[in-house]
Amino acid sequence: MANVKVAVRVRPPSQKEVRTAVPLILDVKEKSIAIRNLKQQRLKFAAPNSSVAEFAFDRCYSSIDPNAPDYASQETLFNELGNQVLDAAFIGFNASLLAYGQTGSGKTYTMVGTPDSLGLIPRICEGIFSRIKSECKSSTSYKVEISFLEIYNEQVRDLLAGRVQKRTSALRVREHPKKGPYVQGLSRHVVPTCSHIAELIEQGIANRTTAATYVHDASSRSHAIFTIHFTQANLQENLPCEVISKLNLVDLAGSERADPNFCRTRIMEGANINRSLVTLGNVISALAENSMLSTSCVGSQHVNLWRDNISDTISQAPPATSGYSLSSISGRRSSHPCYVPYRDSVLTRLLKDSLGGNAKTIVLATISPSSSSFSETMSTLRYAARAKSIVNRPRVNEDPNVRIIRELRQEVERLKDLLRNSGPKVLNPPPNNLIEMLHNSDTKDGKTTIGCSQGSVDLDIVLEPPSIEEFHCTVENQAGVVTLIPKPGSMCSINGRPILHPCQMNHGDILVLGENYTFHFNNPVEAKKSRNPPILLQHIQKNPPGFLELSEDSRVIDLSPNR
Ligand SMILES: Nc1ncnc2c1ncn2[C@@H]1O[C@H](COP(=O)(O)OP(=O)(O)OP(=O)(O)O)[C@@H](O)[C@H]1O
Repeated sequence: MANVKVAVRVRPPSQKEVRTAVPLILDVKEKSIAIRNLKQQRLKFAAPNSSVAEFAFDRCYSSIDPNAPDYASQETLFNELGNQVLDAAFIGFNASLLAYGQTGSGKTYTMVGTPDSLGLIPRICEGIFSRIKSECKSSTSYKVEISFLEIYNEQVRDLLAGRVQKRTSALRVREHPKKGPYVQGLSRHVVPTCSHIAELIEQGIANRTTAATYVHDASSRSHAIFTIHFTQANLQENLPCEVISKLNLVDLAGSERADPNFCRTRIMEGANINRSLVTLGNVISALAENSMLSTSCVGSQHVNLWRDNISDTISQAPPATSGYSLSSISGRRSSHPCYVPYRDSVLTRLLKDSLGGNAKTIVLATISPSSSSFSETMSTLRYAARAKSIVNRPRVNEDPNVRIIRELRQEVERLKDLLRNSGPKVLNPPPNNLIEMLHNSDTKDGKTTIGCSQGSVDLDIVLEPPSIEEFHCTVENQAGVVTLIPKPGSMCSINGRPILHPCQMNHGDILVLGENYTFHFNNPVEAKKSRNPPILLQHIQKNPPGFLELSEDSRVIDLSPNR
């Protein structure tokens, strides 16, 4: 189990923000961000610090001022976050990195970058190939395949579809019981070198839907998912073994308020973007609530506060398609785990494994440093803070048959070791039921010989010395009548009574041989005849060693060997 990691990146002020001298309101530390509410600060009777909210994260990056000592460059982000994705891939985990934030906050810059300043996607691709080169084991072969899609107006489009397949045709999302969600008919491209990937990334970005909005003149109007399928194949104990990791690198569309001056297409796009982001919020919320339930700390009040804020920020979103609306979820205060509405949007269906499933996931929230984006930044920070409590269940994606064969082989080796150490013919541990013992052994002429392993006598059942004689006793079975014949001088007792001469054994008897072997005698023939329930023994103790004493109400169900 692994918690979703959450990082935040603050972009530099835009030219417009610099021009209009918008105040900066963030104080960024390595693992926390404080945000000032200037309106609150101006209030006459505001309590000190009531205008500052602080959020803790796994890592915070300030890219506000390139000359500042703590400036986080594209390289810094790759070295920390990109390398975590690569580490997971080479171990065999699925991994996801999701960039979330307001329009124009730097998601595409961080994920894709510019030709002069490459972002995480091209750097991770480069990183895979350079690691293959440096870590390359001669016995392992590697395969890298990529696919690139966008979700535009709730429809999936292949950004790398060739001329034959029309790029505009919508594809269906399906779910494989073991491999998880996938897009039917999405093209996959085998890439032998890093330069091949660069061409495909360029092609995909060129095909992505962008448009001017009031905040950002090249705004991404779709969610883009770039997937790397990374296969490592080798031989493990002479068995072919494939470990396949799926890396989802996601550049989400930004949320923004609808501007009535925009054309119908822009408004509809915005509504669809917001709908899928609301669903994403609901999914994150349900998962966070479930993980809090499992740690017995339900913070419903906190959850509801957070939800109210999400719904404030993206209030133009149409109601969710299924029965799960914000209010219906936020109203519940049950102690049962809540339903996670993955199916309410294409985005959340596709990200099912990244959120609460089989993947190591990083959520990267991007924000603006300026006071003009205060409410959107607060909303993003709350969103991100919530995602921190999501618990995923990543596992190494190896072929299950290979794993079973490996485990069985290990088990065989363990049992072989056990046999080697326990010596020849010694029953270890001995059975605790004599009839079972007789049945398991080779009962020649109805006789079973019992003794210790040191002697040369041919025995049917071999027990360990010291208190077992070389030839200890015989158990004779004639038509269901079983008699114990002790060798003179050997330690045998039935129900605590020393046996010196041949003695018939009855169903339920406790037989002790030497000091260490105790058996519960179960004779199925007699058991059938008897209408009485089996004798039960609750307490047994050795007194003196080698003999049994039964307590007054002694009744036995089963008796394990007392060694
Ligand atoms: N860390 C950064 N350093 C320098 N410039 C940045 C940084 N982050 C963002 N920018 C610039 O800010 C502008 C908006 O960034 P970007 O296009 O990445 O936003 P976005 O969040 O993807 O927006 P949308 O959701 O509308 O697509 C771009 O011109 C980009 O170059």
